[in-house]
Amino acid sequence: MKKYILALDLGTTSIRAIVFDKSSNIIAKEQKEFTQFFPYNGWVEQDGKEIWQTLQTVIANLMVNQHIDLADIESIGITNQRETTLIWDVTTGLPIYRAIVWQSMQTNDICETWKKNGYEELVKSKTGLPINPYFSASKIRWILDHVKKSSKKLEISNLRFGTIDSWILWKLTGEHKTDVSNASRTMLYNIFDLCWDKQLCETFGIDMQLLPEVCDSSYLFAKTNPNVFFHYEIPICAIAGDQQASMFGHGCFEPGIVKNTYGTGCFLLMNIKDKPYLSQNGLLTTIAWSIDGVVDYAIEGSIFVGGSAVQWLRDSLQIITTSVESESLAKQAKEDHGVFFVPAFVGLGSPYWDNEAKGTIFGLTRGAGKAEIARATLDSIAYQTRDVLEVIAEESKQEIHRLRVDGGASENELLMQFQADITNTDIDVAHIGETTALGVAYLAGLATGFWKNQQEILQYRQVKKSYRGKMSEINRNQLYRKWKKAVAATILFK
Ligand SMILES: Nc1ncnc2c1ncn2[C@@H]1O[C@H](COP(=O)(O)OP(=O)(O)O)[C@@H](O)[C@H]1O
Ligand SMILES: O=P(O)(O)OC[C@H](O)CO
Repeated sequence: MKKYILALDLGTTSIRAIVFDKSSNIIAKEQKEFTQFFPYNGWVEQDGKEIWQTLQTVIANLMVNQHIDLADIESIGITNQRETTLIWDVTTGLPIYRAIVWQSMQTNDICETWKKNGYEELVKSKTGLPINPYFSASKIRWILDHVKKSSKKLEISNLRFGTIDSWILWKLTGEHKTDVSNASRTMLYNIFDLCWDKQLCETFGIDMQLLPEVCDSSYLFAKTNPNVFFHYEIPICAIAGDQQASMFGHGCFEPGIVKNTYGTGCFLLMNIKDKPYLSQNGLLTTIAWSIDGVVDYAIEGSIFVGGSAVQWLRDSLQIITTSVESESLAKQAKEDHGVFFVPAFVGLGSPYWDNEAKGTIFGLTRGAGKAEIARATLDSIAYQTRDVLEVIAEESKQEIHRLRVDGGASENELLMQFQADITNTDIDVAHIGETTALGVAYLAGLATGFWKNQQEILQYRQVKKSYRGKMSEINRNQLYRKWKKAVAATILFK
């Protein structure tokens, strides 16, 4: 048996290649950011070609800088930012438009029309999702309409739709496939019947020829083409959306376990095994993964702006030079600063689903400065998490005492302590911060017998640090009431 599994983590802001050994240690890691385009208010796009080139650079760096011999790689797992939509032409090998990113609101009008036409119940009953620009369906419609209008020739049989996993799989192997976890985020996949939904595709005018074949998450998708993968033919044995992969990496195998990933956005998922239900309070029903045809479902709260609010402090306000500095700056804020920031840069996701909301700051006094803004930004990540956690607890009728966490911003100790304080929940930060990559590595390794079963995987789980709430109940409730008022006012301000 070969020594390692390679995880390719195609995230929103960067591409990572991470090599794991059998004890789930990180042996090597390379990472590279790529360009985000913000052509108009609320639009977010990426260049599919650049994503492919960035991946190739990252793999080359893994070999050159980290001295990884690809001959030691047993199999590859691909995990990705979900929903982000690309359409390419197989005759040119090129995308016909930029990738429309999950955060982008440019398809809001299409979604409003679909809502006005009364499709909401239909969509939710089949996909577990509300109609929203977040998901892929309206992005596909937009690209097809837009490219047609700019009078380029569209030969539908030459076009392929994919989320970023499918695009990269196609570039690496020539196969057009995805997995169930990614398919479940398109708003076209029937999560109960486990197939592309003909009625929805017809309703939205999306030709089913465009869609990839949907497979188990842990499965031999194809082997890399040696001509494009540094002369190596390596099996790709897993694909999973990044949030579901992180859930797997945290070992959330039993019903009721909840994880939160603090990346660009924040995503809380709770395993609900084989009992999918439709949320009445703004959560999503989604597929966690499928292994040997057995599907685990999850209930999810998607927060659109998490760590990206910290990037805004860095790039737009320029009050910090690195995201890490947000912590030391926020520590300088007065304890009773009274500033609240609702970072609705691209509307609000769970549980509010308001696409028109805009970011708003409340409670400024002459004494408020950059430290208070930084503190309110970190606090907003924790408040949004509580919003979702409350709904998960209410709908699942169970108290949540513990949250498993990972992602860039989970390194921020001030934020993690405030998270524990404001939710009165224990916060366990994963020992392996790259939980998403680890999760898809596990899924790939399970397909080949590198790891025997989920039981074996659980023995590698370790917590790096735990935080316990210290805030008084009165204080906690007072702060949270103010946050709710701030959100209500943000929603009113249109
Ligand atoms: N110490 C920190 N404090 C607060 N935010 C942080 C910190 N480190 C990273 N971040 C934020 O976390 C995000 C990056 O996390 P990551 O898990 O790599 O995200 P993604 O997978 O979405 O690209 C960025 O938005 C960054 O601003
Ligand atoms: O790239 P991330 O980690 O911010 O994840 C993005 C999500 O998959 C969007 O649904």
